[in-house]
Amino acid sequence: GAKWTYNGPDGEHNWSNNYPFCGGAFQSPIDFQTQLLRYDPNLPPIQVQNYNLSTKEQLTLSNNGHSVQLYLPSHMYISSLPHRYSAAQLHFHWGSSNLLTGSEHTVNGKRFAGEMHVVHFNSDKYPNISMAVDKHDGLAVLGVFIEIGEFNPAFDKFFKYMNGIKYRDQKIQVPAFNIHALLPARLDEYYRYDGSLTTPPCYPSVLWTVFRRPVTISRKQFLALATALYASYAQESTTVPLHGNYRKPQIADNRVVLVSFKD
Ligand SMILES: NS(=O)(=O)c1c(F)c(F)c(S(=O)(=O)CCO)c(N[C@H]2CCc3ccccc32)c1F
Ligand SMILES: [Zn+2]
Repeated sequence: GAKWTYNGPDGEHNWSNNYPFCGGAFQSPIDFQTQLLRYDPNLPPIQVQNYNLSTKEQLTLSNNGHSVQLYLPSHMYISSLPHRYSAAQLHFHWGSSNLLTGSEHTVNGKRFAGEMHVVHFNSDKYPNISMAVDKHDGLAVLGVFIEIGEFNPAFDKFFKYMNGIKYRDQKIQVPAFNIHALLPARLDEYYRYDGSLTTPPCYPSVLWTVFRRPVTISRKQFLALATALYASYAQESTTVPLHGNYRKPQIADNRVVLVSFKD
């Protein structure tokens, strides 16, 4: 599809020129404002299966020019939703080395240092993510806020390989590890709403689950993420740093955001 960026002439305000859904309804991310929230006692804790991958497995880590993404095996899935949602990939959104705020969702205007998304597709109804990505019940994404704090050994399982994917379209194989260790401590407290992909083509196909509790990584780990990658190809003479890859909050309209916690 047409190229898009987070800044400049191909930035988010012009995405809808080539990707009409980006100017449509049910767009993500949104700001979780207290007055939008409605407590729903029927929201069950998120349960995932087969996230503890064996180190014998290898995963493909890639720089797709928009984010760093880790492809995930489809035997990993979410079991607590009405359909089985099988894992496809995880990726990140972050700020820059001097702007330590790059999450996509915000809470009462507070932006976190970064945000991880674990993208799943409805494998009860669709054979793969490409068939699911534009269907209203196609995707379920788990969102995890990232804060700067304690060193996080789980993230280092692949942060240490980032120098192998500095440039766009570079891929490397990394040993698999326990993906569950990337999730926050409490999977029972989360925001839930119907939204969209936060990148073109912006299909309104995502059931969003954003956990209330952030995970922490150290400042050094954050800087590795925020400064290691380029959006440009290796052979290009001008390098374009890959940072600030977060879409601004969209109009929530009168969308209700359900929360699984009372406070
Ligand atoms: N924030 S988000 O969760 O909405 C989201 C992204 F932010 C993002 F960057 C990507 S991407 O594939 O890395 C690049 C553009 O699709 C995807 N990729 C998804 C969407 C389309 C697709 C098709 C195959 C595999 C993954 C994806 C995504 F779902
Ligand atoms: Zn994302």
